[in-house]
Amino acid sequence: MPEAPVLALIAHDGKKADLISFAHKHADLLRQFQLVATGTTGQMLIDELDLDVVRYHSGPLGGDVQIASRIVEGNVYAVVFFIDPLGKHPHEPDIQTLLRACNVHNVPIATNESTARLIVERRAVQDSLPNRDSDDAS
Ligand SMILES: O=C(CO)COP(=O)(O)O
Repeated sequence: MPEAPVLALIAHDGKKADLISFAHKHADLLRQFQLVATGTTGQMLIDELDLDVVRYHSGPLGGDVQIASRIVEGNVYAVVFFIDPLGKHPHEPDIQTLLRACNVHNVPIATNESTARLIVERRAVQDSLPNRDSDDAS
């Protein structure tokens, strides 16, 4: 069986409640991914939803850069990053690094709930489609 795709989940403090609410709504879909997250976000997803999450450092301590590095390595399916547009962030350069890594490597990044929903639902649709390889072989 192929490995589940990697989905990164990140939220600033002012948006964590929104991310947890999103995760509650789509928990079954999220369980179909290998989830990675920045430290505090990941801990909340574990505590509140019992999701299996690989946690990196907290954002201000380099977690965004660690996830950017995974993107550069080429094994991230998509990123859900609920950015707080009203907050000031001491690690703004790290945030820009993560956004830039997604844009350089053409990795989907959702910064709001509507787009995040499209990303996780698209994966479910893909999974329900017939396998094209096996069609070709018949
Ligand atoms: O700061 C963040 C993203 O820039 C998120 O980090 P935490 O999940 O550790 O709060």
